[in-house]
Amino acid sequence: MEKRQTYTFYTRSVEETQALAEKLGKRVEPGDVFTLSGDLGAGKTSFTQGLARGMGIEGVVNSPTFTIIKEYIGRLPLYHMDVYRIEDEAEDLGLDEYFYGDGVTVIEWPQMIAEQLPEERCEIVIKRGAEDERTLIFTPIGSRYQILCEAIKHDDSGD
Ligand SMILES: Nc1ncnc2c1ncn2[C@@H]1O[C@H](COP(=O)(O)OP(=O)(O)OP(=O)(O)O)[C@@H](O)[C@H]1O
Repeated sequence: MEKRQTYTFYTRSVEETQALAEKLGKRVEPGDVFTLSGDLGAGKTSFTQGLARGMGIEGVVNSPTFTIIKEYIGRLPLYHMDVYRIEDEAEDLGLDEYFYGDGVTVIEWPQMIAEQLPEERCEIVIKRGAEDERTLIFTPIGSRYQILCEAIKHDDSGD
């Protein structure tokens, strides 16, 4: 199998992680789908908060663990999903309506719905380093996400 290209970013604080995510949030388009993986405390919620800020969403974005899907409205709708406890309900939730709709979807625990994920998406993995260091690895699947990753890589604003 062809090896996928990845984009790696390093951050040294929660603010840097949020600033990176904010750059992404400024560029997202309807139907964009991101998977977000990382251990407890890696920074998945913090990343999503930055993304939301970039989309012009005001107010608190917190973990959707007990609700499965939380919706926010900014420049576009943001659907923040934590599908860890989804089990048999996946079909009832009509996930495709989110994935192929007018909003942007962020999915935590994507491996729980591996079969239902859209073929084209951007996978993001956050790894913890020493103290506040984090490594964020983006894997774009599809040309749309490749362009997006390139744009973020070359965006020096706010650095
Ligand atoms: N570089 C960094 N990027 C992101 N968070 C960082 C960084 N350095 C330290 N932190 C801290 O790590 C914690 C990340 O918490 P957050 O809730 O975002 O993680 P999470 O992956 O959503 O965890 P959980 O799975 O428990 O919900 C926060 O307390 C944040 O301040």
